Amino acid sequence: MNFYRKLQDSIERSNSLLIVGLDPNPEMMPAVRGNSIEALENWLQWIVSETRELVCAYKPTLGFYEILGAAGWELLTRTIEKIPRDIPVILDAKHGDLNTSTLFAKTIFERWNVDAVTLNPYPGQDHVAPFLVYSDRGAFILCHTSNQGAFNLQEYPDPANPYYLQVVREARTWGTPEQVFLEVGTTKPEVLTRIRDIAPERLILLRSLWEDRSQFTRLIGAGLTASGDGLLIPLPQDILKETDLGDRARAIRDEINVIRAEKSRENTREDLWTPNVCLLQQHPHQDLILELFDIGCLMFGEYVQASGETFSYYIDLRRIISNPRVFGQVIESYGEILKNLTFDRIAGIPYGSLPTATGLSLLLDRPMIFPRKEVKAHGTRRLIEGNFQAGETVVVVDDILISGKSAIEGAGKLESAGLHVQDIVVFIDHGKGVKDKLRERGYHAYSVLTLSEITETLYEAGRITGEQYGCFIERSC
Ligand SMILES: O=c1ccn([C@@H]2O[C@H](COP(=O)(O)O)[C@@H](O)[C@H]2O)c(=O)[nH]1
Repeated sequence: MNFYRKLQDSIERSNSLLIVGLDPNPEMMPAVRGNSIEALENWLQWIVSETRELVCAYKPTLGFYEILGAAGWELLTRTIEKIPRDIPVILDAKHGDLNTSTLFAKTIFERWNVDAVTLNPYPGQDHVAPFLVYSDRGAFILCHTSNQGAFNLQEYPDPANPYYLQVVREARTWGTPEQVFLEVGTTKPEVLTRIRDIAPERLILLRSLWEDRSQFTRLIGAGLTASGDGLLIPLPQDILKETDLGDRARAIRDEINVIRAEKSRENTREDLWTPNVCLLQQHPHQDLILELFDIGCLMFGEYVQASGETFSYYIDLRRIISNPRVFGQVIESYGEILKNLTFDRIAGIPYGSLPTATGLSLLLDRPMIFPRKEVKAHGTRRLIEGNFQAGETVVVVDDILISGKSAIEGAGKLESAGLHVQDIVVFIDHGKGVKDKLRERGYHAYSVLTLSEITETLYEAGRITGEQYGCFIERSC
């Protein structure tokens, strides 16, 4: 079972989003226990026995064990061994570096068998990748800290467009929502709101929240997903030395659960008035839609289109070529449509659809051509690249139909060379009657997906908020 599933099961069993730091930090331990390694170990085991029914994960911080030397490493092994196997362990280890990350991943995942790790984003995806090779484990990427000293870096170049949000955007492209998560230290609900807006699907490990107790309810509310999940919340450090730790943990868990219930009630109310959403049906291409979103092909926000119009989304299917698995699925989905059409050649519209047409040509074993975007003033000066005979039928392949202009122009070039175009196949149809417009010009248009199918699926899966979904419906009607 992978980390994410194990964590979900643990959350369900304990009805809790709480996690506990298991750190042999003598400063946090009750003075009466002394400060020997043995005392620290007994204390950590006592914490586990007091909280095992009330928390969904444990989080030892590697640094606290390292500073104890060899005895600390042994203590870490024994502490992890004492944690019930069905409760995931997240190792807080944000001090890795690029040249050691492969061996470090091997040590923590194979030797200590922890379920997830926290990582610094600065060395980039190369540093994170060796951890993601372990597909059943998870990685939390540090995006924001509450540290005053980090302000100048995190808010760079200006608070309206801070660097920490770029870290969130970047981290979302490193792995799926079941493997790459975010770590956010803050007492400010507005910071968490901005992160949640960009990453509605990601699990967030919240830190530093206890530094300002007055913001607790707003902070948790800002970090939870629409369904009242998606957050891991540490128990405050100072209660770990209290003799009534279990009772205090239970009270905090219950307080959080009240906020969760309210959040999911709000969301249910939202569902009632949201048009066109049927939560009972799963789209046949659901997984593909979610993967495309996760690799950054489907973006929501204000985007100016080639026509000068501003849309609430932008679709960049050019990114799929960098992900062979998703690219293969996209080609297959076009292939299902092309299989039923009659044509002699496949023509891709440059540049975005040239890789797709190439993939289809290889998949279906049919010849490919393409109309040039611009005709060269030297060499062959061809308008159409590839071999063909006038009179042949060509199926046009494009990525997305917005106004239909690109597809019509491409088809026109092919026709000017004596070819026949009957069918145009795209991956996404924006809607708004563009297929009818093409029909009036004598073309039959097919699409793998419509934009409304995409937005409905993303909304149902919690990838976009009700607000983003509503905004799309408003603009597209
Ligand atoms: O979100 C978008 C919007 C447009 N494109 C590119 O534009 C054409 C489709 O627009 P038409 O108005 O139908 O010509 C398409 O070929 C894309 O390359 C896009 O990529 N993403």
